[in-house]
Amino acid sequence: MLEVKNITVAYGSDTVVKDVSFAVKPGEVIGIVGESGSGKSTVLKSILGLLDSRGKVLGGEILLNGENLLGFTSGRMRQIRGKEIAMVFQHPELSLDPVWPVGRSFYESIRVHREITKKEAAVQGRKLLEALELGEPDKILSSYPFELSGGMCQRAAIAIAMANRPGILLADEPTSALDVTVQKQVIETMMQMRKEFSASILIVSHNIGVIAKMADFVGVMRRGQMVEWGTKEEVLYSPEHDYTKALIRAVPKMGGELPAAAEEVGHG
Ligand SMILES: Nc1ncnc2c1ncn2[C@@H]1O[C@H](COP(=O)(O)OP(=O)(O)OP(=O)(O)O)[C@@H](O)[C@H]1O
Repeated sequence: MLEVKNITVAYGSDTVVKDVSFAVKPGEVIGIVGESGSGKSTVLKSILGLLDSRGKVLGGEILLNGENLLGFTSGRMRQIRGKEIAMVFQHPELSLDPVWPVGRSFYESIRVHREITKKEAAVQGRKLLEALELGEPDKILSSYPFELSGGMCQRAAIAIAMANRPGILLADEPTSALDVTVQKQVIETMMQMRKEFSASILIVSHNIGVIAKMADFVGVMRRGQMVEWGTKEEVLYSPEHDYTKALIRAVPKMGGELPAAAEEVGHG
């Protein structure tokens, strides 16, 4: 279980995350929604210990199964990343090395954490891609990222993120660079991974449609603060905060009519 407790984060003298708390329990999908600049990515980077040199967590705790990650050395955090907590980004290029075939990325991401032969990694990669029904696993494993569509790259990146069976997958705008039909497939891939490995997912997005489709619990961030938190039904169908109401109204495809529209993946 991951517990973010009262974290405050600043870049230099600019405090961009203020006293934010939430928990990601086993198997749950948590969605954090909020406009650009509200601090969502900063929360994810704080969890992974990936803030740049200007960024600093000024207060609070980030507990992974009761241990405070903020006290971990960078070496220990490297062991956590990918193994206990994996991450997918908006652009799959950040997870897939452009000069390697997908299968090599798969092998390298496992090899960081345990000994494995290329052959074994290929067998595991094939199994994972088969489970995801991505079609022609061997072809995907032998392809370079530039030979695959953006959606296929992102789905392969999600499979690679899950290669070490992490308990938690963090996803930062994983569908935002993709068109709507492909967004749906990427969401399905994440949900399949969750089922296959009983993983928890923490997804941040400005796209409320994506959050509506995936999350069990939803947090709404505005200017560094978590202004609303509750079950998906509570937050999206009967929002209390004016900012949440405005966010929902701003989704063109939903037209403010969430109950039917939550089935759709809208443009954020
Ligand atoms: N490396 C950085 N150095 C200085 N300020 C930063 C840095 N990264 C983010 N910020 C600032 O911190 C605030 C929160 O940014 P953050 O990226 O966490 O928001 P976000 O909600 O994820 O938005 P987006 O989806 O646009 O990334 C913004 O005001 C942003 O300008």
